Amino acid sequence: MTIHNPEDVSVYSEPVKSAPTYDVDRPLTPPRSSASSQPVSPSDASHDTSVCTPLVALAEEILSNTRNLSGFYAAHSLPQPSFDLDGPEDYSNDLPDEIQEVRAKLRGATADMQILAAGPKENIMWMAWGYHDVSLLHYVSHFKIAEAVPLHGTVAIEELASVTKTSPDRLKRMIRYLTLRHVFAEPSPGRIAHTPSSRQLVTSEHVRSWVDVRTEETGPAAFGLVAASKRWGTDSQELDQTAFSHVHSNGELSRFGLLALPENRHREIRFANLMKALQATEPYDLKHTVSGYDWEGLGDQALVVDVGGSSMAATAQAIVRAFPNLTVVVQDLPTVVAQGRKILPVEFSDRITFQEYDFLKQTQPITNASAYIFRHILHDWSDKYATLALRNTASILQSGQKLIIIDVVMPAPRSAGSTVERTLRSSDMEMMVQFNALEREARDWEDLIKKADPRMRIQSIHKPARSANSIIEIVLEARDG
Ligand SMILES: C[S@@+](CC[C@H](N)C(=O)[O-])C[C@H]1O[C@@H](n2cnc3c(N)ncnc32)[C@H](O)[C@@H]1O
Repeated sequence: MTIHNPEDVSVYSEPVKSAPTYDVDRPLTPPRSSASSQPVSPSDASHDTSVCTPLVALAEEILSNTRNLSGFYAAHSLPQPSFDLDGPEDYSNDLPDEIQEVRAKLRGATADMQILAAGPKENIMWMAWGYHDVSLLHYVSHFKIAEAVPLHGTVAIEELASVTKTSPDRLKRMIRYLTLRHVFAEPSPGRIAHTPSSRQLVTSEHVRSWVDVRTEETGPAAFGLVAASKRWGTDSQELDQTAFSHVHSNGELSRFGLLALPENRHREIRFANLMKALQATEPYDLKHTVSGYDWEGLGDQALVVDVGGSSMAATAQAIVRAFPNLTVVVQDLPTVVAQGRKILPVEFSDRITFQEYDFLKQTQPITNASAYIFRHILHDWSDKYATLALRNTASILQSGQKLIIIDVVMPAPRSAGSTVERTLRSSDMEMMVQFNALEREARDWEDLIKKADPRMRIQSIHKPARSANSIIEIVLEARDG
């Protein structure tokens, strides 16, 4: 297996930073008590402000990145990040790679600083107390509190409670909690205003869907991990034995089974919105799929099959737009295919077609394609089913044809920067909670591919810069007989 460019299996471009570490053998008590048991006062005569400690080193890193970021915003006449109630709602659009890197380093360092400043004991105690953030967003969303606050200006808490049919006393207490997270503000006693964060709940359908899915569905499901493990064991591979399934259907339905119920159409729509919100972010942009592989190298007039390409056929459209000599067949389940045929823009009708195909139950029906794509498919499936899906296409693969997986390749721990790693590990946890599945490391992908068909091998793994996904090219070397 070749890995193009040594950084390929790390994630997009936040460079590695050594994290502040705790010495595992050091006692947890603070060092101040050696001479006296009296607390150290900030005005203590022996207080030395020039010492260089891990805390100071981290603060200096924060300051240097902050100056860098602010300098960039100033030089380009962009608004400076602030808690201004009418400030912009996003500071991250269209920044050059190196400035995105600075932002990522700043976020990682400030998160580490929070932990270091809190100290080990308070860190874990506060971590366990973090659930009010999520549960209060759920309350706000359910009772449509954000919609009842004027986009600009203020509303009296009593009026807000009356419009939303909630208790004014409780609402005030909840909002005062949330203001500490800069979600809503109380610019004068008893009057509530939006912040740029809370305003997103009203102005961005994608962010709203993200919050609704997380607070109503996947958040509660995550708390079902213990119950699901007790019920089905800690290593179930089944889709209807997940924490999600346990919490939301008492083990009756899988994540997608639940979404498919006619009464859950609203859930299906907001799940699609959540996916769109994710795909609108740089690391998940389709441009990496287009530029990160030599599609032209497949040959003139080559046929590509996009397995599980969805009704949107977004990958197919992006590829044929860039490489007009390719044609793509998008395969998916029957209802998805029916929808896809309905909404395919006419400009693609001669180069993109749809085909009903169940990758778990059927052998790949198209045998003459140059490449078979599995994009964002296999991380939704445990090894048991991912093997099956791959085998169903591998079994018709001939030497020279390619199987291309586009998915996350998990970086080695602490190799990608903590901001990036946290996103990817959150996604890995999401796969566990919802599907009993996982984001795989390079070694996991190798094992999976060998298990699906021992004649397959990974030819290359390429991670385009700033992409969350890698492109794994798989070939079949020689067929027996
Ligand atoms: C997460 S989406 C990925 C869509 C697309 N490949 C992309 O990159 O955006 C998963 C897709 O797999 C499809 N799918 C799920 N189970 C399937 C099956 N057994 N056979 C074929 N397609 C399936 C879903 O309908 C959905 O379109």
